[in-house]
Amino acid sequence: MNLLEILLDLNETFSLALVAIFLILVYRWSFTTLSKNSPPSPPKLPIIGNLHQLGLQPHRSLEALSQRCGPLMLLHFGSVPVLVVSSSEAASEIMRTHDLNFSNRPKSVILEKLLCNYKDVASAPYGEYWRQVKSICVLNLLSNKRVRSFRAVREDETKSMIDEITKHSSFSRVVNLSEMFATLTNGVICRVALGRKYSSADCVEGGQTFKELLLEFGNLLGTFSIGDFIPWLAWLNRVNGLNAKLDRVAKQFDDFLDKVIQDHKDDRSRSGNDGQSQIDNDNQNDFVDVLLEIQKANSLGFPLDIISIKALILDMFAAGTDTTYTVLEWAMTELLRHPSIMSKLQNEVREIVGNKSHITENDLVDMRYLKAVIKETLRLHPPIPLLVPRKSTQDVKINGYDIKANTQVIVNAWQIGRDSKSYHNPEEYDPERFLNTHSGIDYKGNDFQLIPFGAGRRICPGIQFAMAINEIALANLVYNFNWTLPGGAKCEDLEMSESTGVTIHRKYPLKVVAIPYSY
Ligand code: HEM
Repeated sequence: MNLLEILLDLNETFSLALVAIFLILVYRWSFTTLSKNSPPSPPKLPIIGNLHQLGLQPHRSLEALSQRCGPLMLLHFGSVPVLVVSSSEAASEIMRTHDLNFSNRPKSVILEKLLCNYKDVASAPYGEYWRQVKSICVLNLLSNKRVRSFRAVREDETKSMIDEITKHSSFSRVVNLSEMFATLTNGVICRVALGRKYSSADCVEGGQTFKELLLEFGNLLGTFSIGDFIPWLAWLNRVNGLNAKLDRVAKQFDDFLDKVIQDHKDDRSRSGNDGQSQIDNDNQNDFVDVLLEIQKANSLGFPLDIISIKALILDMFAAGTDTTYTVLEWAMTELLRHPSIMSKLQNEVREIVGNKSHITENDLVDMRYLKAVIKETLRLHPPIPLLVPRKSTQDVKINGYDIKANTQVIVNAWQIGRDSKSYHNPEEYDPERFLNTHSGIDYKGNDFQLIPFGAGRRICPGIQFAMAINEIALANLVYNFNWTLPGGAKCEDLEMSESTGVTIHRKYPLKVVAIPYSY
C-alpha cells in the first residue's frame, strides 16, 4: 500500500467515524433529554429541535403533529421546551386549573425592543407590575363604560367607510375590503388612543408616514427571532439587520409618542384642565388623557411613568388593530362564500333597521344572527390561532405528565375550534349552531371550546372594544350593499389562503363589488 492509498483509507475511516458520531448524537438528542413522564414528543434534530416541523402555517403543522402525539405534546424550539395544547380539556387544565402557574410570558428580543422592555401589559412578566397595568386596562381604558363612550367615534368611522364604498360602487369599481377594514380599525384606535387620526398624510421622524410605521411595527411583531430559541445564534439578528430595524422602529414610535404626549399636556394646560380629575366623568378623554390623569393624580397608589404610558398606548396598536380587522375580513369572506347565510343576515339587519340611512349601536341589541355570524367566524378563523404564548413558573403535573418550570405553552385555539368532539361538522361555516345546539357557548373565557381571546388571568381585555367595532361595521356593510365577486367569479372560487405571521388574515386582499341596496 503506498502513502496515497493509506491517506485515502484513513480519510474514509475518519469520515465514517464522523457520521457515526453525528448519528449517535442525533439519537441521544432525540430521546435522552426527555424525562420519563414528559408528554409525548415527535423526534427532534440537534440544535434546532422541532423548529423545522413548524412550516409557514404553524397552527396547521401543530395540528398534524398533535394527531400523532395527543392533546398535550412536548416540542423543542431550539433549546426551549414548548408544551403544545390541542384540546379544550387540556386548555382548561392550563388556563383554569393551573392558570396561576401558566400566567407568565416568555421573553423575546422583539417584544423587549418594541414594547419598551416589557412595560406593556401583553408582554409584561406575571407579577405586581403586570397586575397594576392590567387593572388600568380593565378599569380605565377598556371598561364597558369607556368602550360605550367611544360610540360616536365608531359610528363616524363606519360611516366614512360606507361612504367610501358607496363612491366606488357608483363607478362599479372593485373595492379592496381588506384595506377598508384596516383603515377603519386604525382610524378608531387612533382617535380613541391618541385623540385624532394620524394616517397617510402624517409623517414621523425619518420621512415615513404613520401608516407605514404602523405596518412595519405589525410586521416586526410577527417576525421570527432565532436568538430567542438558540441563544448562541442571537448574533444573526445583528447580521440580518433585524436588531437595527427593531431599534429604528422603536425609536420612531418613541419620538412620535413623545410628541403626542407633549401635545396633550399643552392642550390640557391651555384649556385649564390640568390637575382636575377627569378619569371617569369626561366622555371625550382619549387614552393618553386618561393615562396622564392617572399619572398626575397618582390615583392607583403606584407611580405611572412616561415609559409605561407609551407602552400601554403601543399595546393598543399591537394587540388591537390587526386582530380586530381580521374578524371583519374573514366574516365577509365566509358570507360571500355562503350566499344563503349572507341573505339571512341581510334580512335580519334590514328588518330591524327599517329604512334609515345607517345603523346606530342601539339597533344592534336584537341582532342575534349577526352575533352568531361573528362567533362562528371567530371559531373557524381565530385571529391569533396559537394565542399569545405563556410560560410556566413551577414544576407541575398535568394529566399525569410532568411539566417543568420555564416551559413555554402554546394553545392551538384554531384546532380546538375545529374539534369534532365539540362541534358537529366542524369544518362547515354554520352560524346557526350558536343559536341552537351551542347557544350557551361564548368566547369570554369560560367555554374552552371557543377561546379566540384566551382565558384566565391573561385573557384579552379588549373583547368588548373589538366586538363593538366588528358588530357596527358588519351590520352596516350587509345593510347598505349587496355583494358580488369581480368579473362574475363564483362564490366557491373565492381564494381562502392564509397569511403567515402571528395574526392570520387573508393572504390576498378581499376584493369585491358592492351594489347599493335601496331601502
Ligand atoms: C378580535 C380581536 C382580538 C383578539 C382575537 C384578541 C386576542 C387576544 C389573545 C388571544 C390574547 C392573549 C390571551 C391569553 O394569553 O390568554 C390577547 C391579549 C391581549 N389583548 Fe387582545 N385581542 C383582540 C383585540 C384586542 C383589542 C381591541 C385590544 C385593545 C384595544 C386588545 C388588547 C389586549 C391586551 C392588552 C392583551 C394582553 C393581556 C395580558 O397579557 O394580560 N386586544 N388578546
